[in-house]
Amino acid sequence: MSKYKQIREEAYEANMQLPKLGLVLFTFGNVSAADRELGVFAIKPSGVPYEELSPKKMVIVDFEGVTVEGKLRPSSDTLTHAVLYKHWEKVGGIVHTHSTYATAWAQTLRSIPNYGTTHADHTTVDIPCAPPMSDEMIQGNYEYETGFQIMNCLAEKGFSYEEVEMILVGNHAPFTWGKTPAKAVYNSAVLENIAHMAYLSEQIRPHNPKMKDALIKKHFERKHGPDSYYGQ
Ligand SMILES: O=C(CO)[C@@H](O)[C@H](O)COP(=O)(O)O
Repeated sequence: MSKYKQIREEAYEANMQLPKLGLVLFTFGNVSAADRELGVFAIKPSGVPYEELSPKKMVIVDFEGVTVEGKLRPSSDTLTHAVLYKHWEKVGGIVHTHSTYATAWAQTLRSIPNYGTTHADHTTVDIPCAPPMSDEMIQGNYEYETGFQIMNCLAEKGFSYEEVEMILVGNHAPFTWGKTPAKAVYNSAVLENIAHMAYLSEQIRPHNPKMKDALIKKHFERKHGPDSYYGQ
């Protein structure tokens, strides 16, 4: 039995959740599943429609972004996944989608304000938007890869990747992560729902006030336990 069988199956099952949850169209987006002991992850092959995927079509890649096993070309976002796995040791799954509302927010370069308890249930901060691709990144300088855009944005805001498991990438789309691929997929669905609600709130009431921090703190600690609040 291939030593990669488990992560191939995990990655396949998680990828198939994206169209089921309405988070992707056609070949957009991708999910990966990591095996920390082997130092590799399985990721969706590039440009393959979800209905044609199978566990054996998942591509095995190391944390430098080098293909270890697989005939198909790995996702065009493979390097982003590799950078995050290499630097964030507790992440076991990463998801990238082009879900409509989260992507619309990413295209405006705005963070998603915390307007209510639905948002506060999952994260107490405004969901950050990493700056768009820099000139250096467009020229292909590794250290400016999207994964570093994401890491640097969280670090600048003082957010831990274990507490904030979702981000928008400016002029691009959302990325989410978690200890497992299933948690990363859950975070992508939550992010899309929060983005949709925030958009509607701003349509109903332009310049809508954010939820008071004291209320966010009270709500979050009631749900997640005392001293769990990590607001901005
Ligand atoms: O962000 C993009 C394109 O803008 C990619 O994530 C595509 O949405 C999926 O590409 P592959 O994973 O099929 O290479």
